[in-house]
Amino acid sequence: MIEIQQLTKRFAAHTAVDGLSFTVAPGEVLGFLGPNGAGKSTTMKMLTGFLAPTSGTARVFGHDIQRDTLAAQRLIGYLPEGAPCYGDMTVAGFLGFIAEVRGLKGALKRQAVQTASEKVQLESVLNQRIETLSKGFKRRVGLAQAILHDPKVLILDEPTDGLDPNQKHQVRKLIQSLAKDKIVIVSTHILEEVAAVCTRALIIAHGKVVADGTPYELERQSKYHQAVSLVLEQPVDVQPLTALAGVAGVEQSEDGLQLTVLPEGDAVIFPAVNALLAAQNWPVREVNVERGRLDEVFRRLTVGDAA
Ligand SMILES: Nc1ncnc2c1ncn2[C@@H]1O[C@H](COP(=O)(O)OP(=O)(O)OP(=O)(O)O)[C@@H](O)[C@H]1O
Repeated sequence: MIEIQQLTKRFAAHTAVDGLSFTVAPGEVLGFLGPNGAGKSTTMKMLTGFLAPTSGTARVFGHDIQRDTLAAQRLIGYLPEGAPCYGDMTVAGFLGFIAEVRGLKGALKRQAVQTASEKVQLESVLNQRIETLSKGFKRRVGLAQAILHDPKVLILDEPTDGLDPNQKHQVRKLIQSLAKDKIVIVSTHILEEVAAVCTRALIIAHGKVVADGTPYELERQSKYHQAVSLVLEQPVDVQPLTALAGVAGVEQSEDGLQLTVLPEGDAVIFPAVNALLAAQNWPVREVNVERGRLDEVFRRLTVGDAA
């Protein structure tokens, strides 16, 4: 269990993290979200013992990160932002070095390097210098060093930053496969990542929690939850749609070919919209019911503007 209570960090007059409190249990993959400067990295640095809080506490399985730093850090694997590695070392050399820092020697060290390399599929590049690797492989080296000692807690600061879509997909699958029985905290700007890998999302703005729930619960807060989107062959008069019971409004693309019919509150409007489409015999190419848009919820909660 991770327990964060009233965690606060001030830099001179600026409060970067402002009385943050939350707990995370084993098995949870927590997406830690917020706009630039919201305080994500500062929180992660305090949680991993690299930065002292101004006030408040963070405990990792009962160990206070300030008073019992080494015991807490032993339980944590940390992938910092940018994942700095030693470029002129080989992958095997670097992982062996980190294993030693983690107190592993001899057969235990060899076993740890082998297991971590297999988990993140680094076997083919073990003897290559890190600076010669692609970004995706470098990120995997960062992940391998984070999991070397099989930690109960994984803290990953923007793990897919700068990766291409295939590499992002691979790293996300990897996080999911590593997540069993662990606590994983992933900071990210990428909202689709939250839906793809996280069991829970915590959004912060100005150092404070503004939302905490499953991705589905956040999507439900979107004005697009249960909205019906339509793609048409040619524009239509949307008045009959806006007149339907439970419809809050209709958004239209500039060319009039894409419509989004918004529900009032929790109203389920799909059956009525569908019946109207059939009755009007409109040239419809696609009809979809939306789950809700995390990006809209994120914007509304972090800047108060759902435009
Ligand atoms: N060492 C420092 N000295 C002064 N201010 C700092 C320091 N580190 C961070 N800050 C400030 O604290 C605030 C929070 O920064 P932090 O890096 O935690 O945000 P973040 O949510 O991780 O942002 P990003 O998404 O851009 O990485 C910012 O306003 C930042 O400028």
